[in-house]
Amino acid sequence: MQTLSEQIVRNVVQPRPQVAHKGTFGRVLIVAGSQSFGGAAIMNAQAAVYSGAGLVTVATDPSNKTALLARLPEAMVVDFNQDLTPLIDSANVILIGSGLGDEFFILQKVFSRTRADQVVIIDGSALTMMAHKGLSLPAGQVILTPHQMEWQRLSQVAIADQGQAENNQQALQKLASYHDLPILVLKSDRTQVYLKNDLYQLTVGGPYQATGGMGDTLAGMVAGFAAQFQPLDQAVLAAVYSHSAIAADLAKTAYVTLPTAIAQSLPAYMQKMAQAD
Ligand SMILES: NC(=O)C1=CN([C@@H]2O[C@H](COP(=O)(O)OP(=O)(O)OC[C@H]3O[C@@H](n4cnc5c(N)ncnc54)[C@H](O)[C@@H]3O)[C@@H](O)[C@H]2O)[C@@H](O)CC1
Ligand SMILES: Nc1ncnc2c1ncn2[C@@H]1O[C@H](COP(=O)(O)OP(=O)(O)O)[C@@H](O)[C@H]1O
Ligand SMILES: [Mg+2]
Repeated sequence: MQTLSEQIVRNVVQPRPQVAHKGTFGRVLIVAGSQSFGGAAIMNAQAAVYSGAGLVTVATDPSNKTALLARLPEAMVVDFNQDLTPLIDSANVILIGSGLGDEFFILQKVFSRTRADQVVIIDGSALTMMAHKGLSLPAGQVILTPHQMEWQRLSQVAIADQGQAENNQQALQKLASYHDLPILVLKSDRTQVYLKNDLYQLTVGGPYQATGGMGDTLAGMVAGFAAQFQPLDQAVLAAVYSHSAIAADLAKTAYVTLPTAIAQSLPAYMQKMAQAD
């Protein structure tokens, strides 16, 4: 097992090329936010936009539209009940599930349309619905971002047994069956990232992060990093490290680190990392 350090972010986040436009930095489609969980969609989208994704579209419950646009005019917003096919087809990265509640029909529709060349990040309610309904993984380069309870539901590895990496690796292989092995970001007070041949441990971060929306923000960051940086596994590691490193920095003067404050710190943090050797 390897420990994540700042070096991963310095390697991944580079100064932007002069010859670039918004299309250079990826199209992200976020499918999130039922009527009760509009904040999850907002936090996903803010983190994706503030980490530099070129174009971000949010498909959400229509009741969330005004709030989302008031907070984040950079994002485009559509009703998640409409036909999402054209948006799915043109996206490089699809993030689905944060605060999606029990919108199983929408989850199924999106899963049936994704392609092998797209990055598909699956978070929150999507993981819980997959577990409850026995829905298998979609096509794509899949990234799962469960917390321990979501992983227990999906993998049937009890939280008490998740400390043994082999248990999680075996469950991941079983889930993948005919698909490529997904990347697993198993979130806890000591988050681990499972890659095909490597296992990384996060040792920054702390209980100041234990607040609703913290994972929604991480999922948005993973989407933003995946849209811009390659290879994908390095981009995911850099997003996971940055999320908790920013929180640790804010926690020097804050008892609790708000997810939206982490997102707000992203542009300055990424600039610092891009300028570092
Ligand atoms: N403002 C919003 O709109 C928010 C929306 N949220 C969404 O609400 C949906 C439900 O998610 P929840 O995670 O709240 O509910 P879940 O029922 O999926 O999981 C929470 C339960 O898991 C337990 N648990 C055990 N180990 C844990 C760990 N390491 N980390 C977190 N929980 C652990 C908790 O104690 C709690 O009982 C998700 O789709 C999520 O994205 C949440 O992010 C909260 C904020
Ligand atoms: N005690 C802690 N120490 C370090 N990180 C924590 C701690 N508690 C929560 N976190 C981090 O906060 C995030 C919580 O994610 P999640 O439970 O999905 O939040 P939500 O769904 O409310 O947005 C994860 O990245 C997790 O690692
Ligand atoms: Mg969550």
